Amino acid sequence: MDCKVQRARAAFRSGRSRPLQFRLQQLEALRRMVQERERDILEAIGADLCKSEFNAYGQEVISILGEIDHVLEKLPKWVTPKPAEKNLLTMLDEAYIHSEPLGVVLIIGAWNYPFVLTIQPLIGAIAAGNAVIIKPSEVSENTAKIVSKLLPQYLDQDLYVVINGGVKETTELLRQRFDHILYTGNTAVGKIVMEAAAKHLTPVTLELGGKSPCYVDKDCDLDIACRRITWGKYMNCGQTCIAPDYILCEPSLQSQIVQKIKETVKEFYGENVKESPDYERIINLHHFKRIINLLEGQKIAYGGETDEATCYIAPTVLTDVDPEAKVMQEEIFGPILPIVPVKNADEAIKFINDHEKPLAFYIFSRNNKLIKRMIDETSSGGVTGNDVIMHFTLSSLPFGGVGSSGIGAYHGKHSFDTFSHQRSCLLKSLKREGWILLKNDPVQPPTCRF
Ligand SMILES: NC(=O)C1=CN([C@@H]2O[C@H](COP(=O)(O)OP(=O)(O)OC[C@H]3O[C@@H](n4cnc5c(N)ncnc54)[C@H](O)[C@@H]3O)[C@@H](O)[C@H]2O)C=CC1
Ligand SMILES: CCCCCC(=O)O
Repeated sequence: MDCKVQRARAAFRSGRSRPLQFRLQQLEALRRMVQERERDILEAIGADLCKSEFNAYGQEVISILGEIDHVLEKLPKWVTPKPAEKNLLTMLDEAYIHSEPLGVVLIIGAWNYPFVLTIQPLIGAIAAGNAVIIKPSEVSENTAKIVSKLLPQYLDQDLYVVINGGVKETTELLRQRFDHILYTGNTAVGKIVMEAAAKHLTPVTLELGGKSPCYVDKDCDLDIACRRITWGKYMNCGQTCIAPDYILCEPSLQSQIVQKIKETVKEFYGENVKESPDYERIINLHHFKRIINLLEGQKIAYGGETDEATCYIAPTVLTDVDPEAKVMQEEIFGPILPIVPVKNADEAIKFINDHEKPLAFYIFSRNNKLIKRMIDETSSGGVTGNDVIMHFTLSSLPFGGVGSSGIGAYHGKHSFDTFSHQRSCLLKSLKREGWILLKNDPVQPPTCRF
């Protein structure tokens, strides 16, 4: 492991990852890999998450191709030094900000969207001119294997290195010195990563989790709200870090929400959800048991069917959930949707602010002023109004958490900035030296040069 990291560092020191043309060529090679080996990639994702090729393509591959195209188009502009504003003393000088690569960066991926959560950070790290060590999640073992097999066939083998392994290998890897670490996973491990990084003063981007609230206002289009909530909640069997974790709404709305979600589930997945090729499964028995344990003592208004043999949990809605219930104490990361009744938006705001800052926050309302007020009076990594998840898809929006849901952000130019050092450069003119000397006349006390 150590030699792989050292080899990447030597390759970085050679300087070959820095030229713009090299970065573009590597990104084009990555695009070619995704296109030429699409079937292998879709099969691997499908095997890990019982996911149809259609869903694997729509949820992961298309994001990667879009991100690569965006970066290929914008990178020449991003790498161009940015002239900086000057003052009287530097009017004759050249002042600019130069985005330079950090060095050798580490990307640790998660299992729920195993391809996009590993490759999207890699795109940014390559674009910024770094060498990259990639550590996919061992939980999504098929995707880890295919990434490990394909990357060296298309990309520079010394600069971009896949190291597979679980907790032991990742712990060993974290003893190495990196110039930046981007970790995607749970908050508890995020703290482990940050502690290890601190030993080398390595900056981190932590893409963590949390309980993302979804406020459904009494003045909203309830059909649209329930349709979109159903899509975002039960996609990937609820294993989405920015899925709406729970609903806050007035008590009188609960039964309508349950009914409309029930109807939408049937529309999306058919009468027998378990037979639907579009409905995934829980990643493994550990998470399956963890999630069904959250059902204990709950009022199941819809769903609740499970099958341990296939790690199947039906789309489920709970009503009149007590904020102190177990299901409200941890990120669900599964297809269970608790509804916690609140009197109004103010009580919802208080509830949200009494808890850890979430990764995402959703508000459904026809009243845009209310939406903006709820945004102003709360905090979260990101927000989508009158939909869920969609802020993830816009490269111009930095994607990340705040507080216990994460540190830093990436996507698009935000990835390039995350993996770059913004270097201040001032090139002094050799003209008008006399004037400067006058400024430093020994008779006169030196004046401040700022
Ligand atoms: N903010 C974001 O973009 C995303 C956040 N997540 C969050 O990730 C969580 C689910 O992922 P996990 O189950 O954590 O994924 P996981 O179990 O795959 O762990 C993530 C990575 O951390 C490594 N790891 C696990 N335990 C470790 C330890 N003790 N020491 C060092 N490395 C360790 C694993 O090898 C893996 O590469 C949820 O909380 C979810 O919200 C998931 C996807 C995206
Ligand atoms: C739709 C793709 C979302 C990926 C990040 C997450 O797990 O929320």
